Amino acid sequence: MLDNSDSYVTEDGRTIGGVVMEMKNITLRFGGVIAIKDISFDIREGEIRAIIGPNGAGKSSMLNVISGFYVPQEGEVLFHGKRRPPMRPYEVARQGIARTFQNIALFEGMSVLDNVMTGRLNYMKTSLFSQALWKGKAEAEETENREVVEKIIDFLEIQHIRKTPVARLPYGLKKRVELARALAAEPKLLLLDEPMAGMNVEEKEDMSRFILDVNDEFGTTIALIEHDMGVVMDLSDRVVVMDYGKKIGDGTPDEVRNNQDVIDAYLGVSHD
Ligand SMILES: Nc1ncnc2c1ncn2[C@@H]1O[C@H](COP(=O)(O)OP(=O)(O)OP(=O)(O)O)[C@@H](O)[C@H]1O
Repeated sequence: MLDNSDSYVTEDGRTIGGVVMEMKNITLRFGGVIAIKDISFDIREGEIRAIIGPNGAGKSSMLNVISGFYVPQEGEVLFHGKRRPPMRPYEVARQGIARTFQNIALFEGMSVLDNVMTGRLNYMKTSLFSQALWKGKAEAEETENREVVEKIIDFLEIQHIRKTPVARLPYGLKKRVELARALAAEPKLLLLDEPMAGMNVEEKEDMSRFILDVNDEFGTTIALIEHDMGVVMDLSDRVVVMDYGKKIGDGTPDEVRNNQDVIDAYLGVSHD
C-alpha cells in the first residue's frame, strides 16, 4: 500500500511522486439521479491515471468534479493537500489544470496556430492600456508565447497544418490540435475527455504515443476518461473503474483486468 508521500520508479523509468489530487467520498447528484456515489481515489504526480467504465457509469461527471466544473454535494476534493473551494474556469487554469473535451471545442474558422495560441490566454498579462504604453513589453510577451506554442506544434507534429483552418482537418488531427491547445497552457495536470473516442486504429495509436510522450517529456500528470477499456491498459499507470456511479475497481492495469467485478461490468452482468 502506497503512502501519500511515497514516490516510486515505474518499469519504464519514470518517477511517480506524491498525491497531487485526492477525491474523498465524492457523491454527486442531479435531482434524483446519483451520478457518483461515495467514490474516493487519488492522482499522483507524474502518473497517467485513467477512469474507465461503461456508458452512464459517471466518468464525465467525475472529470467535471476533478476540473472544478461540478461541485459535489458530499465529499471533498483536496488539491496539493488543501481543500479546493468552488472555482471559476480561469481560476482552475491558473492552478495549472487544463483539459480537452469529448466533443471537440475548437474555433473551427481559425487556423491551427491561432487555436493553439488561445491556450496561452492566461499568460497574456499585458492589458490593452499597458500594451499601448509599453509596446516593448507586449512584444516580448508575444515572442515568449509564440516560442512555447511553436515548441508544442513541433512536438505534436502538426507543423504542416499550422496555417490550415481547423474546419478543414480530419477528426484525428482536430483532436491533436485540441491537445496542443491544452498543452499551450503548460498545465501541471492535464485532463483528457475520451481522447480516443471516434478514432480509427491508426489515430488511436498516434494519440496513445502522444499522450505517453507528453507525460515523459514534460512530466505532466494526466488523468483521462475512456469508455474503451482496451485503449487505456497499455497507457495508464493506474486505473479507476466506475459502474453505475460506484467505484468497482482501482489499481494497476493488471489488477483491474483480473478483477471479477470489472469483468462482469464490461460483460453487462448486473449488480445489486
Ligand atoms: N447534467 C446532467 N443532468 C442530469 N443527469 C446527468 C447530467 N450529467 C450526467 N447525468 C446522469 O448521470 C449519470 C452518469 O453520467 P455520465 O455522463 O457522467 O456518465 P459517463 O460514464 O460519462 O457516460 P458516457 O460514457 O455515456 O459518456 C447518467 O445517469 C446521466 O444520465
